[in-house]
Amino acid sequence: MTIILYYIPLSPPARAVLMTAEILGIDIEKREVDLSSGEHLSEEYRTLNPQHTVPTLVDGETVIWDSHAIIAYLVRKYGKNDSLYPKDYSIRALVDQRLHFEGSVVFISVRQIVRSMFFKGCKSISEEHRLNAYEALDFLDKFLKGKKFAAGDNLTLADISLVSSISSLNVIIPIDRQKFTNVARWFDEVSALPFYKANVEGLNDFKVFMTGLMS
Ligand SMILES: N[C@@H](CCC(=O)N[C@@H](CS)C(=O)NCC(=O)O)C(=O)O
Repeated sequence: MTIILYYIPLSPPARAVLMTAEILGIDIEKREVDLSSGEHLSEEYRTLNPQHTVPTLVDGETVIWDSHAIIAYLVRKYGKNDSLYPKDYSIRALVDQRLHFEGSVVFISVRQIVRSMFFKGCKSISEEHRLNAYEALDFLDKFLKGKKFAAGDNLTLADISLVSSISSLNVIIPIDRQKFTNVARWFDEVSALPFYKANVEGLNDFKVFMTGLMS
């Protein structure tokens, strides 16, 4: 059965799903949603996902949105083992914490900057938004202290989710490598892994998009 992903390449959460599919070796049919014309607000799309967000995954009768729910589902259903989302209660709790942190802190810090530029026409980052981004980076730097990856010694979904938004934030506010040494080391490590190639095309589109908004 074909797995369908409604997405846009620019979207960090959509790119987290593409990277997860890449690492799991799953074939996904990608269907781009035209947010600029409001396709995501159409009745058809809102019947699928009343929250009208991308990414949304359709796997037969199963319809899931929110990247964190999607990537956990993909590993549970299609992973050859549980390494990306370990069943061990304590490790999974840590992965879950990082996933919630990505969704509620890091991604939001990127989104508020993008929205201020796209909807309000701001050409620069407000002090408040800059401080929010720095706070997110500071938290992550502390989480990564003494750890190779976001939830320990092994790569998990936490890294895949976080690298989608951190790589995007890095486009807008380049990571201060002196200040956030753990984030810089982790970002170099994760972005050198083969699955990261699934992030690159959309990230390049995001760069072009942000350059247009900032100039
Ligand atoms: N927490 C959600 C965030 C999804 C989200 O906000 N996606 C944006 C694009 S990056 C979107 O669909 N915006 C259109 C809308 O909210 O109507 C996830 O991880 O999937």
